[in-house]
Amino acid sequence: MTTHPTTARGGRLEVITGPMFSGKSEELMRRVRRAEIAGVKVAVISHSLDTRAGSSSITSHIGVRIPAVAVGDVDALAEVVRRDDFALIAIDEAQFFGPALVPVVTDLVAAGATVIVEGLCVTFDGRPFEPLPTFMALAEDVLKLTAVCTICGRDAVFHRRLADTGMGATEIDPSHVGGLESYVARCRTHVDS
Ligand SMILES: Nc1ncnc2c1ncn2[C@@H]1O[C@H](COP(=O)(O)OP(=O)(O)O)[C@@H](O)[C@H]1O
Ligand SMILES: Cc1cn([C@H]2C[C@H](O)[C@@H](COP(=O)(O)O)O2)c(=O)[nH]c1=O
Ligand SMILES: [Zn+2]
Repeated sequence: MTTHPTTARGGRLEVITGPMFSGKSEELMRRVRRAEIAGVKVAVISHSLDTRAGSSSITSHIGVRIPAVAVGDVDALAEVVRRDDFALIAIDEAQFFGPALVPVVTDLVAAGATVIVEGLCVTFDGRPFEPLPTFMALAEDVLKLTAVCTICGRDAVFHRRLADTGMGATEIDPSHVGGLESYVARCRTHVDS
């Protein structure tokens, strides 16, 4: 029997995903805190495109924050995690790294690390947002969260951008970075409202 390379040495891939405001960052922070209490060596990585929290932390929409190392691309991410023997690598806003993040993460998992990938699985025009759908297929554990539709209160699996940036939703651009001032959570019925 052939052993698959990504599971051969006991690593683990966990995904936390959903739309904006669904509690992805809160859940990532909860898992990081628990690991740190357990004495696990943790690397928390954010993307430097998201400057909302400043460059050295990740922040939830209600302002809870934990320290993080901000990097601009997957090469810089790989460089940071090579610096030490991290048992847990937590990656915030994974959608900003694009599909190039997939081989980097699968290599880390193959080498024995637990990697938590947290990010959006859907764009503001309602399409799959890579690389999260790929990670969802490859993971040992997937937590798909929902937000609350601010029109009707039902589960929101989508979000709507309030102003048009003139760019496609899958484009990674600073003009798309934002929070409650730029996006609203929407259920299936109200996704266009
Ligand atoms: N429409 C909404 N639905 C759910 N939570 C919301 C909404 N708007 C604001 N929040 C707040 O956002 C918090 C989640 O923030 P956060 O973990 O940063 O979400 P995410 O990382 O998924 O965008 C919730 O606990 C809640 O206090
Ligand atoms: C829908 C959508 C969002 N973004 C940006 C907006 C925010 O800066 C982040 C998501 O942050 P959160 O912690 O998940 O709330 O991503 C984007 O670039 N493109 C989109 O389609
Ligand atoms: Zn609704």
